[in-house]
Amino acid sequence: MARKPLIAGNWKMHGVLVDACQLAAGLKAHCRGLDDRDVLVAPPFTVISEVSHILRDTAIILAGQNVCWEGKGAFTGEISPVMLRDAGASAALIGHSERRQLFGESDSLVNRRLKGALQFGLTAILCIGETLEEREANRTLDVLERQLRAGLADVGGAQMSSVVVAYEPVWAIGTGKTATSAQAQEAHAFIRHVLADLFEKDIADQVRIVYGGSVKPTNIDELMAQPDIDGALVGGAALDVESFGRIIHFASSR
Ligand SMILES: O=C(CO)COP(=O)(O)O
Repeated sequence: MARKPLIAGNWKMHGVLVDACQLAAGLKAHCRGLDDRDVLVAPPFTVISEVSHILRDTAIILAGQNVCWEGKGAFTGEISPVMLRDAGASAALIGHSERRQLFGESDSLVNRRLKGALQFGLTAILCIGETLEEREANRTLDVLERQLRAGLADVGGAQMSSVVVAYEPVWAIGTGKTATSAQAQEAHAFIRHVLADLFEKDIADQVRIVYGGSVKPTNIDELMAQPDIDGALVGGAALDVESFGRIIHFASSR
């Protein structure tokens, strides 16, 4: 079965209510009638509920930018999977490099969050990626394998239909430097190879692996033409409705 492309926008810490509503309304117009691909947005927690009202009659998927592993409790500053669902989200980003680098989130914390998300019925988008230093030291594949194995520890094959992997090389995030489509394809093929080792080949072949890091209207077509690139996780360009709209409408030659 062919994997359905997924174009996701991570709004990061951008947008108060009025901006978010404007962006969501604009997006709605761009997504009408698109059923051969999934579109997802991850707004800041504070606006998810309002955005979900605006998008209620669309197929656009809503995600949190992070999620706790418990349904409720004494976890000051965290948002639970139950709360995300209550606000209208059905997915969560987990292990984004900004969480790992700026907030010290470890592989084991990422794994805990991922298992919690799955347990409460969310789709988990597991983000992995190497730093520039790691790439220059030829450690890219080792880092990806470690992050994948640790992030997916104790996850069963049957749960993988609710997991998306996002490959985001840290050096390409917000820098304007995109990995070449060949570099991205190499990483994605390797990720699929590790998934086949962790689970079964059939399962690995079903998992969507999306690329993130300076995705723009000008490079989306080439990225999407690669056999193991199943979509994009877009930061900066997802904040502009025209550019995200053009990315969503990538011309698929796969
Ligand atoms: O981190 C990203 C998406 O999660 C990528 O961000 P940019 O598209 O701004 O490089």
